[in-house]
Amino acid sequence: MPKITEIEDLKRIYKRRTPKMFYDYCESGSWTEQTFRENSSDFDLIKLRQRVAVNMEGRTTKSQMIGRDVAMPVALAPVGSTGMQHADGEILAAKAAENFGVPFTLSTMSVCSIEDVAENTTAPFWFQLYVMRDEKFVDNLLARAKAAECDALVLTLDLQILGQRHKDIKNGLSVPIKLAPHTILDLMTKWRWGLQMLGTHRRSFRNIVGHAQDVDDISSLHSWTAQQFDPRLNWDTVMEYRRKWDGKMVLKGILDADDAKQALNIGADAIIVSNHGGRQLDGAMSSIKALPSILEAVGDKIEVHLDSGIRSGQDVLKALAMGAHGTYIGRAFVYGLGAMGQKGVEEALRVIHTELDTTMALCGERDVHNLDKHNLLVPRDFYGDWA
Ligand SMILES: Cc1cc2nc3c(=O)[nH]c(=O)nc-3n(C[C@H](O)[C@H](O)[C@H](O)COP(=O)(O)O)c2cc1C
Ligand SMILES: O=C(O)C(=O)c1ccccc1
Repeated sequence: MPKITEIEDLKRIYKRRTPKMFYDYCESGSWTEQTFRENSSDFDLIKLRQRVAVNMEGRTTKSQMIGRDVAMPVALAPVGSTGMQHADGEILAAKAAENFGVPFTLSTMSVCSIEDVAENTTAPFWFQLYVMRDEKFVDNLLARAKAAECDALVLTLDLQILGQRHKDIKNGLSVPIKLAPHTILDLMTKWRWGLQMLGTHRRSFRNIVGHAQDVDDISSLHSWTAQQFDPRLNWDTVMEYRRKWDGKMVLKGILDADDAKQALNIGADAIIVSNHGGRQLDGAMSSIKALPSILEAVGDKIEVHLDSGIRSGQDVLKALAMGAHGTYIGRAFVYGLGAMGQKGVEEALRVIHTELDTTMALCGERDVHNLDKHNLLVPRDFYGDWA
C-alpha cells in the first residue's frame, strides 16, 4: 500500500484507477475553468503568520457546525454520482465521515439512496436537495430524508441550470450511463473499477428513479438536468421549503452579500459560500475572495460556511481564520474514495486533519476557535475594489 502524505497522492491513484469519463466529471470546471483554478490559487495568495515559543501542547481542532459536534470543522460536501467513483461510494464516504467524526452530506443525485445510507450508518447525515419541477416528488424526498433522521437539509441554489463542462459533453456523460463503444472501452481499461462495480446496479440512483423514467431524453447530464430541475426557483420557493422542513436548513451556493442577506431573511441556520467548485458560473469570484464581504453583511447573525478549492489543512485554516465557521471538501474526498474506497476517504480526512493541527501549532494556536485574521498576512489588494 503506497504511503499517503498529501491529497495529491490520492488524486494520482484515483486518476489511474477510474474510467476517464468519471475522473473528468469530477475534475472539471465550467467553460474556461478560470473560477475552478482561482478557487485554489486565491488560497495561495494568503500567507500564514508564523509565531514561535508558544506552548503548543493540548491542541484541539474540535468545533461545532450548526449545533453538531465535529472533530474538525470540515464536512463532506454533497457530490452527485459518488457511487460511480467507487461501488457503494455514498455509503463508504458516509462511514468514513462517521468514523472521523465529521458530517456527511448526501446529494439528491446519488447512486445509493437515502435509505441505503441510513441503513448502513448510525450517525445522522445531512441531505442535499435540488428543487425539481415535480413538487410532489420533492416533498416525498423531504419525507424520506426526515424518516431517515437526516438532521439538516442543505438546499443548493446555484444549479437550477447546469454550467457547461466541455469534457462531459465530449465524453458523452449521461444519467444513467449510455454504453457507446468508446464508453465501453473506457470502462474496460479500468478493470479494477469494473470488478468492484459488479452487482451494484441494485442501488442505482434510487433517490430519483421513477422520476428519471418519466423523461424522454436521458441522453446527457445537461438535458436531464434541464428537464428535471425547476428553473423557476426563487426566494419565495426557498421560503416554502424553509416552512416545510422543520430541522436545520443550510443554503448552499451563496457568493454575493445581497443573497446572503436574503438567506438571513429566510431564517436559514447557515449558508455555504460556494461557487460549486467552479462548476457553475465561470468568471465568478473564488469562494475565499467572496467570503469577507459576506461576513461583513451577515457574519454575526448566521453561521457562514465555505467550500470550493480546499485541498489541504492549510486551506481550511485560512478559511477559518478569514472568519468562516466551517468548511466542506468535495473533490478532496472523492480522490480518496476513487483511490481506495472508505479507507481513502479516511486518509483524506486524516491528511487534512494533520495539516490543520500542525499548521495551527506553527501559527502559535492551540484551539481552532482562536484562529482569526491575526494569523494571516493578506495582500492589501486581496479584497479588491470591485465596482
Ligand atoms: C463531481 C462533483 C459533483 C457534485 N455534485 C453536487 C451535487 O450533487 N449537489 C451539490 O450541491 N453540489 C455538488 N457539487 C459541489 C460540491 O458540493 C462542492 O460545492 C464543491 O465540490 C466544492 O469544491 P471542491 O471540490 O473544490 O472542494 C459537486 C462537485 C463535484 C466535484
Ligand atoms: O455535477 C454537479 O456539480 C452537480 O451538482 C450535478 C448536477 C446535475 C446532476 C448531477 C450532479
